[in-house]
Amino acid sequence: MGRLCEICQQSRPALRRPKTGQQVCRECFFKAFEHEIHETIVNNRLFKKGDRVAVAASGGKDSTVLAHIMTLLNERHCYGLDLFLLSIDEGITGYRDDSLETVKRNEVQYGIPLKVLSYKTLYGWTMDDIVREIGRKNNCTFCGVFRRQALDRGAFMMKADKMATGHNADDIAETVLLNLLRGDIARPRAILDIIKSGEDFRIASTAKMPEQGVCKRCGYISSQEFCKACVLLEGLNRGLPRLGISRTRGSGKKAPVVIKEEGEKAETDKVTERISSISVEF
Ligand SMILES: Nc1ncnc2c1ncn2[C@@H]1O[C@H](COP(=O)(O)OP(=O)(O)OP(=O)(O)O)[C@@H](O)[C@H]1O
Repeated sequence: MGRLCEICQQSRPALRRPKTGQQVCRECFFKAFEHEIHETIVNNRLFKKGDRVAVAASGGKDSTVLAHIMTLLNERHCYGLDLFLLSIDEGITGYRDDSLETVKRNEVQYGIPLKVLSYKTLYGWTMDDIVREIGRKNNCTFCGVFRRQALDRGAFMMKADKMATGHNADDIAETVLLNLLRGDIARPRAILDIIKSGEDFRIASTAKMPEQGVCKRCGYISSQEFCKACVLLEGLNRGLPRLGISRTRGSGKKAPVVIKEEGEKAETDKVTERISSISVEF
């Protein structure tokens, strides 16, 4: 007789959980996973009854699991959440168009409405257009910055109170390591804490947090006068796509960007109060 699941002691283990090191069977893994997420939601009071929650759905594995678990727990524990799927179409031929098909299937499978918002509609550029303009090297900066803001915008348009994303511990570690490699070593203690455990993430009371305000141009969340998305867009529209990403040689600092305040501010001044983002840990 081989090894048995360390929880039920009956079935054969199907996996070793990285989080606990336990070898567990499929059924016990599902139970533990669902239970832990429910506990996290309840103990941290992540939602209130009646909250409208945007489930950020890329069509990838993490957000598909997220859509599944949110609908399952909402029904099972009567959270009373008004869930919908929010998907951003970056306009990447052969990639996002395929995954959008998955999201459309999720809409039917989980019975919650889907809102798709494209970069083309929001910014006038698809990622394919941007790559043609800037090449392959720095296009991830545009994609990441625009996506983050597009999710905020979509959630606001759909009157969401909260947003759930499928970021996992690997994503957090990746962000931290990339920041380290880029020379952001100002917060080594906080970084070690995050790597040690995404779940125990705390911000030291002595840490100076950036002040959150709104972009003078588009009115969306920004800790700077103009948000990164507006700076990047300004560069694209002026035919200077490296504007927001170029660095002053040797200093490690971004080159200063001059951007004029113009146009109407979106009716989104309150967006910072309305939208808070949560991520569910797998
Ligand atoms: N185009 C998108 N539309 C909506 N939400 C997105 C989109 N891209 C990313 N997200 C959200 O951000 C999370 C993290 O995205 P990331 O690109 O790191 O992918 P990932 O970790 O591989 O997740 P997934 O497997 O869900 O794609 C996703 O789980 C999803 O909730």
